[in-house]
Amino acid sequence: MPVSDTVHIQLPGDRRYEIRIGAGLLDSSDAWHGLPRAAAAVIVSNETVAPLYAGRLRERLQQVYGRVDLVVLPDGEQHKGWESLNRICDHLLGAAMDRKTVLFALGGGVIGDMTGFAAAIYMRGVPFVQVPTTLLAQVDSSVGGKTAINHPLGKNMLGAFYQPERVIADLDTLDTLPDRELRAGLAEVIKYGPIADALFLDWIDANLDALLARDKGVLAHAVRRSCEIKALVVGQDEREQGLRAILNFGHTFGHAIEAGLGYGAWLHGEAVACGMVLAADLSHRLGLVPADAVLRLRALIERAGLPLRPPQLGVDRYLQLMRVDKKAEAGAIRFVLLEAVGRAGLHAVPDAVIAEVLQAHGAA
Ligand SMILES: NC(=O)c1ccc[n+]([C@@H]2O[C@H](COP(=O)([O-])OP(=O)(O)OC[C@H]3O[C@@H](n4cnc5c(N)ncnc54)[C@H](O)[C@@H]3O)[C@@H](O)[C@H]2O)c1
Ligand SMILES: O=C(O)C(=O)C[C@@H](O)[C@H](O)[C@H](O)COP(=O)(O)O
Ligand SMILES: [Zn+2]
Repeated sequence: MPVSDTVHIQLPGDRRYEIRIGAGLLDSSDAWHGLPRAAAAVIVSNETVAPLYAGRLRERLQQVYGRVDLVVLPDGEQHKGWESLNRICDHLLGAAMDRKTVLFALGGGVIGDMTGFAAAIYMRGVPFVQVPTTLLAQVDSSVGGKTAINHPLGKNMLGAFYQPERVIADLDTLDTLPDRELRAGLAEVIKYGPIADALFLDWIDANLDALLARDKGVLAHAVRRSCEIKALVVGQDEREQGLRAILNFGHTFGHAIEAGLGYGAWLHGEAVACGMVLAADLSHRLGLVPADAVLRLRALIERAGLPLRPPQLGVDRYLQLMRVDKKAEAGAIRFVLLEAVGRAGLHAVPDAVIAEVLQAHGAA
């Protein structure tokens, strides 16, 4: 019997769902009990993940649903757009799926975000379940209900807040994850330390080698603690009216890097890692944290094998890209900055200071 942990996320209006975390969950009937009843389920996955895991998921779902379809999308951040979203909707309509049909997102954050968005808009909303198979998706994207596709002018610009029925994170799926993707997932794990939990940052520091070596017990703790922090934040501010923005630490620069280079050139986690170094430095330059807080974060990100040096897009291009960030207000770019190790907040930053940081890090 696989061992599993459950993190609960509690939302306004007495809405709640479970995040099940454990090794072997794809083969455990327990994790799949009590899902919404329907005539049909549709698994949405991609050409890399489907051959690895869709067969087992389909077998499991066939015990519950009379019909289980599979939609296989092309792999990659560059496919997180209208075309893939249409492919999902075309399948649902072509197969005359009714409004009780349950969608299952089997894959990383790209599949999760697009499947969630399709679930939000198909017949004005059908239930969906997140089955995250990357570290990044298990610690972050499968939880909290941000769903979206990209636009060439900006990351995740078209989407909806729409919560899943459940998250089922089978740690065994991480066995097949390429090292580069594991490291990218670690970026979002590291993020939770500086923004919300200094002790977790110490723990990550102490356990980084074990995380990189894929020690299952250590990975299980990283996923559980990350989900606990995210669930606490989202539970207090589901639609990012305030507090939730802290989860965007490193993302203002990060999203500019992703869009500026063309989606897929850098992985999301890589861009966020580099963005966190820049945002930490901004925090220091504005007098919010001492220099050693920046150096410590930088050293951890370097040890995790993540990039420190931003691409040379030039200051003007960075500013242009960041002005469409969802946190910007009345043309002012706002950053999540560290206020202490373990605490963050939103701050408007003058263009001149942003330019200074970009220049100092070789991005100009
Ligand atoms: N909604 C949110 O709150 C949220 C949070 C963080 C990130 N995101 C989004 O998530 C996306 C990044 O997610 P990601 O890092 O998971 O990238 P991804 O979905 O592109 O997956 C990374 C790669 O790993 C492959 N893969 C997935 N599972 C695998 C497995 N078990 N074995 C082998 N290969 C596997 C995928 O096919 C892909 O090539 C970005 O689009 C980002 O914007 C969303
Ligand atoms: O859940 C959130 O809130 C986050 O900000 C988590 C981020 O890691 C994630 O990349 C998210 O998709 C970014 O949101 P966006 O609103 O900036 O597109
Ligand atoms: Zn992110």
